[in-house]
Amino acid sequence: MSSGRLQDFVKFGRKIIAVGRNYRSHAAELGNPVPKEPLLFLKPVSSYVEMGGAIEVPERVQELHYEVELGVVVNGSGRDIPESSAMEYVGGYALALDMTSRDLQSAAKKSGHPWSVAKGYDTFCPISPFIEKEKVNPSAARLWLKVDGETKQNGVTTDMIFSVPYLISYISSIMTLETGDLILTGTPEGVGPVVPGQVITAGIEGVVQVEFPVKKR
Ligand SMILES: CCCCCC(=O)O
Ligand SMILES: CC(=O)C(=O)O
Ligand SMILES: [Mg+2]
Repeated sequence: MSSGRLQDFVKFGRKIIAVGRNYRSHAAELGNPVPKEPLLFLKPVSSYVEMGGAIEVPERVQELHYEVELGVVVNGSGRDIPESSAMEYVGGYALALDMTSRDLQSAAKKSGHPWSVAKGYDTFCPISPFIEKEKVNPSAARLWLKVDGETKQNGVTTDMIFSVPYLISYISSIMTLETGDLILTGTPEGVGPVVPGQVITAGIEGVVQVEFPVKKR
C-alpha cells in the first residue's frame, strides 16, 4: 500500500476501533477497576473532522467531553495477528480526540446500552494529519490537551494498561484489521467538558499539534 493512500486514511478507512479505560491514571480517576481485557467500541468514520473544521455540539448534548488519544493507523489486512508481529501492521499514527457526550454516555451505561450515540456524532473524532511511523514510539509518547490555553490532560503512553501490539492482536482476533483502520488507544486522566466558543489544542509532544474550535451545531 503506498504511503499516499495511508496518508488519506481519513477518507478511505473503514472503521475506528476505540479502546476504553486503557490508562491506569484514568481508571483511578473514575474509580473503575483495571479491566482484565480491552473494552472496545466503534466510532463511525463519518465522525472524523480534520484541521480547519470545527467540533460541533448538537442541541441534544448537554456535556461534551474531550479525550486526547494516540491513534494507530493500520497498514495491511490481518486477523488473529500474533502480538510478536503486530507492529508490522502499524502504518503510522495520528493524534485523535474521542469526543464524548458524557451525559448520553452515563445514561447509556445506566440502561446497559452501547455508547454509539454518545461517541458517534459528526465531528466527534477530530484528527491530526497522518504521522509517519518512525516519528512515534507508542510505548513512550506524551499526549497533552488544552482548552483555551489551559492544560487539562497531560499523559504518557507508558501508563497504558494494554500495549499497542497487544491491542492489535486482541482486536484482530475479533474483527479483521484492514488498511486505513484507526485504533484509538484510550485517554489518560483529566477528561472534562468543553463548550461552544472555546478552542481545544492538543498534541503529541515533539511530534504534532492540532487546534479545533468548538461550535454549536
Ligand atoms: C474517559 C471517561 C470514560 C467514562 C466512562 C467509563 O469509562 O466508564
Ligand atoms: C472510555 C474511553 O473512551 C476512554 O477511556 O478513552
Ligand atoms: Mg476514549
